[in-house]
Amino acid sequence: MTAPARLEVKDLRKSYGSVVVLKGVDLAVEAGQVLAFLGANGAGKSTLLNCVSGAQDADTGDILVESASLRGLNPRQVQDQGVAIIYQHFQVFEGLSVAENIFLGHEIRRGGRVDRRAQNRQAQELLDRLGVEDIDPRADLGSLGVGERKVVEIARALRLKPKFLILDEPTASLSDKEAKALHEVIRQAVARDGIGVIYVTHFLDEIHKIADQVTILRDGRILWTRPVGEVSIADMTDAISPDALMTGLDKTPFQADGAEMLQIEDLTTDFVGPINVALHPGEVLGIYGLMGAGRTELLECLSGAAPQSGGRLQIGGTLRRFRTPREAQDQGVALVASDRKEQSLFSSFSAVENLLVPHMGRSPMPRMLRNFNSEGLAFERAARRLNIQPPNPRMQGQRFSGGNAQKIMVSRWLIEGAEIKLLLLDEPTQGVDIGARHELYEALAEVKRKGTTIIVASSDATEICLLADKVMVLGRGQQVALIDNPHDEELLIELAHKAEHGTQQDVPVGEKEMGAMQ
Ligand SMILES: Nc1ncnc2c1ncn2[C@@H]1O[C@H](COP(=O)(O)OP(=O)(O)OP(=O)(O)O)[C@@H](O)[C@H]1O
Repeated sequence: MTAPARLEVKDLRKSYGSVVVLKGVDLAVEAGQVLAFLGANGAGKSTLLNCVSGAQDADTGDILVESASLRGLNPRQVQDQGVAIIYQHFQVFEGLSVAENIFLGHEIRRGGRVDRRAQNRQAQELLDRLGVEDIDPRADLGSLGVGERKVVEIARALRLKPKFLILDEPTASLSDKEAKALHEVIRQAVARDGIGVIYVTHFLDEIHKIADQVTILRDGRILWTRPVGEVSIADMTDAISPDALMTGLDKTPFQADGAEMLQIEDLTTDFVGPINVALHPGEVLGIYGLMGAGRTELLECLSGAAPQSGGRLQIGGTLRRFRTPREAQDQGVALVASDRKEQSLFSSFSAVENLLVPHMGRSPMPRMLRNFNSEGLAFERAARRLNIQPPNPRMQGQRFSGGNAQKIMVSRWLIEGAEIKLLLLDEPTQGVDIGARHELYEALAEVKRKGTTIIVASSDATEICLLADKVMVLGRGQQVALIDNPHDEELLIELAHKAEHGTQQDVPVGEKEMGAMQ
């Protein structure tokens, strides 16, 4: 019997200038196996994946597929050697059909023209092979949910018959139900085609569902590799973030006190609404819905980044209609966008500039920031609070790992003197490691105690139930339900899926939701 194919990383080292990121990494995955590759933000996971995929070259060491070295190859050549990578950011396109996306760059041609029929047929075969029944190869990608889009990316990668597939946080913006379906697709690829998978995630509760082995990368070195059956979530948490204090959040039912801070009445944007909700100081509204349900557009509208087409928005009893984010900020409304590296991080600014930029040139500036010398102190506090790594105020924004960039973005509004009345957060823990996630929850609890109203949108129902005093479920831009003291994750998931895929009449509205519905 021949030994299964192996992808091996041997003593890999990589530095950026004087920053040593990979300090001699050894790793191996076999065909037919799923290896979960875990580590804190900044541990070096993306750097390692980039070296394997040919996006970057390591300094020393080797990467072998069945004894052939991948070092020095470009991404296309690495692909030709049987290694495919799927990044967290989607690389499929609306306006093209599913089949066109699958064959993008490798179109099937007949007589010089793209043979759409053949592409549709082969795309169908690929999807069938993955056990996917409800994606039509001819459908426009724009009509697909986010989980289905990931499946299309996987189908595209598998079309080239790779031996190994690397998945970087594939479930990051998926609901639990979509994640489950994606796991099934991955399992099919592993079982039927004997693919070996490296699976990067920050969601530890999916490890036991999908992986065979777990490897922990800590600070550029492999800490351990173990069979999944021999490790608990606590073992993994401890290995990833040994210093994190995982105390439970104190969640007492919210007691409204005094006047409402925020009143939204029949608010609409191009796609969303009408939205109706009122919130008190210190109250947290969770917005749950699938990607594309309108969560981001609603938050953008409230923060002045997207136009409001109708309805009323009152803050502190005063009617407002923001035309720019700056206008909203001047009234104490701030947004942490979901795609921070694209939308909010200034790549050439230093970390401290990125932290303080929204407060610069504002009048009045938060008191402690007027003194230039205290900038360093503000950064130091933020870095300590959310464990920003490296805690270097002068490092350029673009050099931070994804999770650490997110921590800087959130910290903008947590700094002393920021005086935010309404804090809007879109997927605040996406890409954030397990330790920092708890630190972030604690920081939000503190902001809440100080009386800031918070609206948090998330595709993680557990997170919503943990943080929110009230939850609004959105589907196709519509407010489907408003529920007080949410604790039933399954109900949220069910409501969101029904609203997105079924008809409005299908949405089950229990007594509780009915009472809360506006
Ligand atoms: N161009 C660069 N210059 C200097 N340092 C860099 C550069 N790119 C990455 N780094 C540093 O390398 C370290 C590892 O980053 P990497 O992105 O590999 O981490 P990661 O484990 O993928 O983190 P995350 O979970 O947050 O995505 C980080 O400390 C980061 O700041």
